Amino acid sequence: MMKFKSPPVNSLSLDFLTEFSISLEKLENDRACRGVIITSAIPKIFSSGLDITEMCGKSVEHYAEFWRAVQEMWLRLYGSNMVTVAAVNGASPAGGCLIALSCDYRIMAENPKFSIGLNEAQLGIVAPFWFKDTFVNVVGQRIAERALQLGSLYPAPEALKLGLVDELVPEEKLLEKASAVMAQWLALPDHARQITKSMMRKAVLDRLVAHREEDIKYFINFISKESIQKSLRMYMEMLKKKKS
Ligand SMILES: CC/C=C\C/C=C\C/C=C\C/C=C/C(=O)SCCNC(=O)CCNC(=O)[C@H](O)C(C)(C)COP(=O)(O)OP(=O)(O)OC[C@H]1O[C@@H](n2cnc3c(N)ncnc32)[C@H](O)[C@@H]1OP(=O)(O)O
Repeated sequence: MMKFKSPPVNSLSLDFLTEFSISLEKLENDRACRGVIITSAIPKIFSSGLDITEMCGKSVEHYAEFWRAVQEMWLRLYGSNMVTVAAVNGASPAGGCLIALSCDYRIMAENPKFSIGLNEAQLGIVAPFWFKDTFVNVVGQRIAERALQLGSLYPAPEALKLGLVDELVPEEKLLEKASAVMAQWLALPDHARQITKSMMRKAVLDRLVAHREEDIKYFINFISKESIQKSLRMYMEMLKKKKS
């Protein structure tokens, strides 16, 4: 089991992403480890998504390093040979949602206050093509078109209806259920499941691998625009104001 613990809200900073990727690599190379449950140690928060401060007012070199780390995390998780189960025990916007979507199975706590989705459009930014591809592979084109254009965050019951998560359980039963699902998936021979998983995900993974440097350049160009920087600053201010 991997438990995110980066207070206050498990934002995906460069350090967090690097550590996450290294942990995944270690587990992947450990023949005794066939599956991983991903959850959070922080109450009410699975992950608040990419750390916005990493995308504000930084150098081009920093943006490149950060984006490479985001790509690396996704390539490792979405391309993992292990069984991956997300036990979503709190809010899961944007990059947090991407992590859940990249797993093989998503179980969410049945709390309508917890929401999940790719809300990038609400921040004035655009979900990259591989976030979009991952989303489409889970919910289909029509739901993804609407959800991404509106930047919708769905409360747990709605997320279940759309197929964004596979099931809801009472929060106290989340890990028990995730373990049961893991046991069910691990009961199959690894090679058949792994080859099938790879077949289903290969095209989407290959697309980023083939365009990785281009994607970094695109990100830098996009995020460096003054209009985008302004949107992100305003969003951060809004988050801070919400408190007072
Ligand atoms: C064509 C396209 C080409 C290229 C692509 C280009 C661009 C696309 C790039 C990136 C895609 C982006 C992906 C993302 O993941 S962006 C992040 C989106 N995340 C959010 O919108 C979530 C924001 N946060 C919240 O809604 C709430 O914080 C949350 C519900 C998670 C928790 O609420 P709670 O009330 O418990 O805590 P808060 O008081 O709101 O937050 C505490 C503290 O943490 C700070 N915070 C929150 N989220 C973030 C974050 N994502 N990054 C950095 N910091 C964050 C918040 O400001 C508070 O700080 P402080 O006031 O200092 O205590």
